[in-house]
Amino acid sequence: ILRGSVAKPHLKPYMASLQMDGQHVCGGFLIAEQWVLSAAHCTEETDGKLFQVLLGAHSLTEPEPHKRLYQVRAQFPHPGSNIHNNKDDLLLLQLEEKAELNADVRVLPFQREDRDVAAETVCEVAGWGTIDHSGRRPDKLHQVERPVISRDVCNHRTRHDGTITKNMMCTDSRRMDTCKGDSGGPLVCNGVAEGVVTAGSRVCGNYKKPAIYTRIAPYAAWIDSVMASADE
Ligand SMILES: NCc1cccc(Nc2n[nH]c3ncnc(Nc4cccc(O)c4)c23)c1
Repeated sequence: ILRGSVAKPHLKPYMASLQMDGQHVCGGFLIAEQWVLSAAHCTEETDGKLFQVLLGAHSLTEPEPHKRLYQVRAQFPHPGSNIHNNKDDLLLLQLEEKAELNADVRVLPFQREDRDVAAETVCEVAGWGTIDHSGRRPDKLHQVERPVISRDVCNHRTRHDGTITKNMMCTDSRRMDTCKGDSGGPLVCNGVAEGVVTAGSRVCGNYKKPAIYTRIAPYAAWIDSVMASADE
């Protein structure tokens, strides 16, 4: 998160850190006791290995009362996701066991009504992604509030030039923005997860390249079907 602030510890108890060999790779969030939602692009460069999921954390390194690293039983990238574009950039992770819910580990509801969030709505996004242009990575969770911008503005030829589909949404990226390592985290508007951070053009903090999110509502049926069909 560029030019945000350190989150208040454990006030975003749905936040997950997707880790590989002890390193934070991407964000994610708890959508059910045994399920985390993130971004399919996060599996690039992991050559088929499974993530580990850190829940209940504020600091990535310090011991905290309810911090716990969960093994992942299976990962389900959306079948439409691919490395060439941002389409269907969602990843479901089934934890090896149900997460122990407590004050620091909570499920976040996601939007099921397929209707655009109004432009100018101020939403918040959090992550352990880079906090400056030299790629410095934080130990503690950062957050930032950003206004939603309309799809028409986001699709302007000087912005994302028509690549933003009805399954995506954008927030203003002037100075404060998401960045490397924030992918997979939730865009939370009025207490509900409306979108999942996708890297898009990978640019951070440039107002010409608004931040892009995969809208969750259009995928509610896919999410429900994967959770229902995955084996115990
Ligand atoms: N703001 C959109 C957004 C959301 C999520 C991730 C991203 N960026 C990135 N995702 N993956 C990346 N691999 C390498 N570099 C990257 N961006 C980068 C890194 C340092 C300085 C800078 O100006 C930009 C990214 C960008």
